[in-house]
Amino acid sequence: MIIHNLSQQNSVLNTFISEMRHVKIQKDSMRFRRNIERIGEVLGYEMSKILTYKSSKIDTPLGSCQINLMENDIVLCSILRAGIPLHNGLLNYFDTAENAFISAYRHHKHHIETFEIIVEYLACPKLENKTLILADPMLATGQSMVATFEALKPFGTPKNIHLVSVIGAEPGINYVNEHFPKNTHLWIATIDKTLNNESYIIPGLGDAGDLAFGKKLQK
Ligand SMILES: O=P(O)(O)OC[C@H]1O[C@H](OP(=O)(O)OP(=O)(O)O)[C@H](O)[C@@H]1O
Ligand SMILES: O=c1cc[nH]c(=O)[nH]1
Ligand SMILES: [Mg+2]
Repeated sequence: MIIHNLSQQNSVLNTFISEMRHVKIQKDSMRFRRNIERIGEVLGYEMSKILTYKSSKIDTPLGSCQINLMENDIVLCSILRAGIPLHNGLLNYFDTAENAFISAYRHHKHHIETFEIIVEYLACPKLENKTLILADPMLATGQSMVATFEALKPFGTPKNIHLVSVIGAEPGINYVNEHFPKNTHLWIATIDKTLNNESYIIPGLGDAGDLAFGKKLQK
């Protein structure tokens, strides 16, 4: 896996991430969602630099010119719920992308330390030979990303895969690395070292889905 960790360079992303992490500022859910969306825009822009382009002729009112335009083969897939604002940010830049949505949540059977990932809802176009962008702001154990990848397999084999995330934990990134093809790219705003015993990223930011959309009752 090729990891693009944007925190290795100072940029405006630091401001967006610091607001998402900040115990008081993060309580403003509109700002929290908008920061995820803004990070989606920045990561999308960075990713766009390595996508495939072809030359097109554009006619202006006064003449014509050649310009390289992105190939129109992107499927943007996001993991509900917290993926929604990241999806919006990416879609702001990839105007003509096809879209897929999948639900994945942690189901705790007996105690808080153990869970399985439940995938229930999936809407997806054909993926064969396309560029798949898989978006989820939190990459903790990596199990949601891997369960999603498994669920998408019947829709075809993408020619390229780009994972997009805001905060990842090292153990989860290693897990994803073991389960996705070698040429997969990971575009990530920042990476934290570890997880706690409930598999939350430390220091992380808490529960991204709850911060964006409100607390949910555990099933
Ligand atoms: O890497 P993992 O250990 O799988 O954890 C990451 C998952 O946890 C969060 O979703 P959550 O299950 O909280 O659902 P939500 O978006 O509905 O809050 C997040 O958006 C990821 O999907
Ligand atoms: O730290 C974490 C881990 C999983 N999901 C979250 O929202 N936060
Ligand atoms: Mg959540």
